[in-house]
Amino acid sequence: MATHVERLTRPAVRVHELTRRFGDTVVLDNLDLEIAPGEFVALLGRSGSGKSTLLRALAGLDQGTAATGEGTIDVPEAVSTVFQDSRLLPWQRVLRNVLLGLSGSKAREKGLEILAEVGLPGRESAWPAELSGGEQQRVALARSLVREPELLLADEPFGALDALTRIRMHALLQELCERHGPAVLLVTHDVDEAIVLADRVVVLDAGRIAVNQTIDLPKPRSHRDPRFLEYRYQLLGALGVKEEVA
Ligand SMILES: Nc1ncnc2c1ncn2[C@@H]1O[C@H](COP(=O)(O)OP(=O)(O)OP(=O)(O)O)[C@@H](O)[C@H]1O
Repeated sequence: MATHVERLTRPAVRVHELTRRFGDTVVLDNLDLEIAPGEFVALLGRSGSGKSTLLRALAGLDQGTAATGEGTIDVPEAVSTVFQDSRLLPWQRVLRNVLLGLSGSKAREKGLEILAEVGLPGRESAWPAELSGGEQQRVALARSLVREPELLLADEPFGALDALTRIRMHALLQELCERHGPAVLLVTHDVDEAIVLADRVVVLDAGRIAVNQTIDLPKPRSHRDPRFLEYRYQLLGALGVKEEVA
């Protein structure tokens, strides 16, 4: 049992020498990664670099898949996940989806509170099909946060949204994270999203950490800040897309 001081000072995530293979293909190669309590880390990498495999390993979702490997993973007990599709149950109303597995009047109160926080006050009785894609992702965020996670694992949660909705969701996620304080690991293909949101950006390349970059800019962040552009240039370069930043 961890003491109070240990809980305050130990990392929220500690991955040590993690290797994952699918057959002969090494997808995560002896990976070490720590995330501090409350820290927001964005995970970038080319397609197939192992981002989702890492996230699934942290979520404990790789048991029963074809993945094999070694290494240790320490994560808190309270872990929530958000994916690209909201994964709402279509036959349950919004509040039921948020509470999923929680019951009682306290939980209901908290669910309503979080729905208001994500910008959906009064929508608790709606069906998922009555909501837009962005609204469904707001419900998915509410469902994650109502459990007060110490770690939020997000796999391209805004990947299917239009550009404008995505920008609104960035502001919302930042606000929610500041209020609720979980450590976050966000898998994204969007370099700007990573720089807008993250305290630190990690770039995976062939299952190894190629870049581990603290983003030293005050929040909220402006795309027009010259230092924002420097980070973008550096990260796009690490992803092998230099021609796009001429
Ligand atoms: N269940 C599986 N069986 C076999 N190979 C797999 C499986 N899951 C992933 N892989 C392989 O592992 C590698 C890494 O996949 P992963 O999904 O982690 O990459 P990613 O960086 O998240 O990619 P993307 O950005 O395209 O989502 C890929 O080559 C993929 O084909």
